[in-house]
Formats: sequence, structure tokens, C-alpha cells
Amino acid sequence: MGKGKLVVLTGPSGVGKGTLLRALRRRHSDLKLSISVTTRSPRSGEVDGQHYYFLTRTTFMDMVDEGDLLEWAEFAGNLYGTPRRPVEDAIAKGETIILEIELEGARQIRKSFPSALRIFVLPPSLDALEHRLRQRGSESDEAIARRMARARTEIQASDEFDMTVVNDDLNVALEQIEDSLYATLTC
Ligand SMILES: Nc1ncnc2c1ncn2[C@@H]1O[C@H](COP(=O)(O)OP(=O)(O)OP(=O)(O)O)[C@@H](O)[C@H]1O
Ligand SMILES: Nc1nc2c(ncn2[C@@H]2O[C@H](COP(=O)(O)O)[C@@H](O)[C@H]2O)c(=O)[nH]1
Repeated sequence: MGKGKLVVLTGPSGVGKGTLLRALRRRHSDLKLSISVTTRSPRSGEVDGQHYYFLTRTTFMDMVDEGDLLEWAEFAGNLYGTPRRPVEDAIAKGETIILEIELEGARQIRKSFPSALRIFVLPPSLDALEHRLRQRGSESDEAIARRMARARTEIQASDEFDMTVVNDDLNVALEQIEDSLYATLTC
């Protein structure tokens, strides 16, 4: 079986990465999404093992020490990481697996998987981004301020990526991601 493909989707918190990936999965059920580990508390409706594996800081750091994470980073006061095994297994099986991760993790993946396709999702404006974070209703004002500060840094690094997509109209952004993904997968 041929080698699979690793795809990295990065962009500021609240830009719509999760929304885009859910829509992409509805169209392409063969695409795999990596499930991250995090020390963040679950949001209402989030299910352990489905949205994330929710861990204590100690367990997370044990995974780091054991080399069980492909990449990891601290973001807005919490730790996030990609379990290594499911990604390596998917690639060995010839599957396409997508990581939805922040900038520092994406930089680590560029070093360990230089052939990964790396896509950066931009908001139409910073005001629109803040509006999306507020209307999602999942973060406190303080957490939103931290995420907006981080968003400015991340957006400045968007030219490190193979392509950028502006998530203004969801369907347009979705088609752009789909086109780049399948152009890469068939060449
Ligand atoms: N194109 C769009 N236009 C308007 N609202 C959008 C669009 N895409 C996503 N949203 C909304 O923006 C909010 C944030 O989206 P989502 O949770 O997918 O962001 P995210 O990038 O995955 O965030 P995080 O990195 O914090 O997990 C949601 O309420 C979602 O419905
Ligand atoms: N480096 C990593 N970043 C990750 C991972 N899983 C998610 N994330 C990113 O964290 C922020 C915040 O996520 P939230 O669910 O608390 O809103 C966001 O940018 C995610 O993309 C990971 O495994 N590694």
C-alpha cells in the first residue's frame, strides 16, 4: 500500500478550523482526524476520546517524556499534543490524516514531516474573529483576550505555510481546502 498523507490545518482560535473539518469529513468520510490530548477542561458537549483526550498535566508530561507525542505546545495556559501512534499507523496504511493544531506544533511538524501539506486559515478580519469567539460562548472574556493576542502572532506567521485560505464564506473556504488537498493527493 502507498504511503499516506499528513495534512496540518492551523489558524487562530475561533477562525473556524473545526467547523471546516467537520464539513470536510461529511464530504470525505475516508479522511481521518487526529484526536489530540489536552490539559484543558472539556467544554459543554465535548466528549473524551471524541473531541480530545482530556488529561491531567502529569499524565500529559508522562506522554511527552515517553516520546508518545508527535508534537506538543502550550496554548493560552493549557497543553495540547498529537499522539504519535495513530498518525504513524494511518500513514503506514496509506490513509490521509489531518491535524488541527496551533502554530508551534505546526512548526514542529514541518521539521519531522517536511512533506506534510500545511494550510493556514485566516479570518476575514480581527473583528470578525473576535465576534466568532464571543458568539461561540465557550471562553471567558479573559480567555478571549489571550486568544486574540495569540491570534495576532499566529496571523503574522501565515506565510510560513504552503497555502492560506480566508474563512469568510464557509463553502468557498471549504472548496479551496478540498481542491488543494485532492490536488496534492493525486500528484
Ligand atoms: N465562515 C464562517 N462564518 C461565520 N461563522 C463561522 C464561520 N466558520 C466558523 N464560524 C463560527 O465561528 C465559531 C468558531 O468556529 P470553530 O469552533 O470551528 O473555530 P476553531 O478555529 O476550530 O477554534 P479553536 O481553535 O478554538 O478550536 C463557531 O461558532 C462557528 O460556528
Ligand atoms: N500544537 C497543538 N495544538 C493543538 C492541538 N489540538 C488542538 N490544538 C490547538 O489549540 C488551540 C486551542 O484549541 P481549543 O480546542 O482549546 O479551542 C487551537 O488553535 C487548536 O488548533 C494539538 O494536538 N497540538
